[in-house]
Amino acid sequence: MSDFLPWTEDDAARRIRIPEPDDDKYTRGVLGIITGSEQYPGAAVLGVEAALRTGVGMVRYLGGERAGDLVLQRRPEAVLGNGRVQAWLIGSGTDAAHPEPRSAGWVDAALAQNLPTVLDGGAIERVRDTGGPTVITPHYRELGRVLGVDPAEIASDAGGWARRASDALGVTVLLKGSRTYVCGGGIELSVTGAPAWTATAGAGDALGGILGALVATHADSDAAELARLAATAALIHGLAAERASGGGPFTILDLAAAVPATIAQLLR
Ligand SMILES: NC(=O)C1=CN([C@@H]2O[C@H](COP(=O)(O)OP(=O)(O)OC[C@H]3O[C@@H](n4cnc5c(N)ncnc54)[C@H](O)[C@@H]3O)[C@@H](O)[C@H]2O)[C@@H](O)CC1
Ligand SMILES: Nc1ncnc2c1ncn2[C@@H]1O[C@H](COP(=O)(O)OP(=O)(O)O)[C@@H](O)[C@H]1O
Repeated sequence: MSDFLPWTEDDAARRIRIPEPDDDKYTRGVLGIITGSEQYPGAAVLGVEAALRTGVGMVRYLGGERAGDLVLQRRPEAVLGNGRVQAWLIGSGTDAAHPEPRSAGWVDAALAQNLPTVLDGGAIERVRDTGGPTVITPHYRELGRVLGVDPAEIASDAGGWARRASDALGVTVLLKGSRTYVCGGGIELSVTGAPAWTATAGAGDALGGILGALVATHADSDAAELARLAATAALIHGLAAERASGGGPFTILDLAAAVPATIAQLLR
């Protein structure tokens, strides 16, 4: 897939919104997060952690009681409950086959707002219900499920399937893997370089948080800009993974902890 342009650190640095002296938490952007479930509460913690460490005015978290408690225990900066937001991150740590009733209601209400939205995990299957600028962040099996295509076929031509998915679904697609492909609004980008140690549970949940924060701080984005932000998120994620790794294994909280210094380095 030679058409996919490699996204560079300079490209990514231009997509970081640097706070200005007259900013406050609301003008910087508020990210609404509806993630986690009884089965996967940790995904909520990882997404919130990564979003806050990427830089955003505020995170409003909506989810089950247990996930909410864990989120607050880890990150008291998060605000629990509904309110005005500039963008949504929905679905990491949820299972489309077993939606939790309370969260499902919030997801319906969020999608009806037509705000810029990141759909991950179980919410990727809601892609046909979105009206606002949307980016989905599937891995091969998730994209296979939403398109009705064998994941092995997706793996054999990941760039081609990212393009087909974006055309067919009318959204920006970030297709995860050791090479990540991003397609949307006529933009086609690829990101590589993350260590293979990144292939560990929760890595995608952190990517969702990073991307959610970037989208909330660029809330007027169209499909093409969402593609640039998605590639920026993948690049920051990979660089933070490398920093956390130092050549060896790492945990996803280590990756999240490395995000601020990664962004500072990009801005230098
Ligand atoms: N700490 C957490 O809370 C985590 C939550 N996660 C969430 O988990 C949900 C499912 O994500 P997946 O990426 O697993 O979905 P997949 O679509 O990859 O997997 C679906 C099912 O396939 C089975 N499976 C696939 N390969 C397997 C193997 N080698 N051995 C055993 N079973 C295998 C698993 O039982 C899994 O339930 C998502 O909502 C995701 O966000 C994951 O991100 C992992 C971490
Ligand atoms: N072999 C690999 N090398 C580099 N990065 C990888 C590799 N495998 C997966 N990744 C990255 O790790 C993350 C995995 O996300 P995902 O599959 O959603 O995992 P999870 O659902 O467990 O969080 C993605 O950002 C993906 O690009």
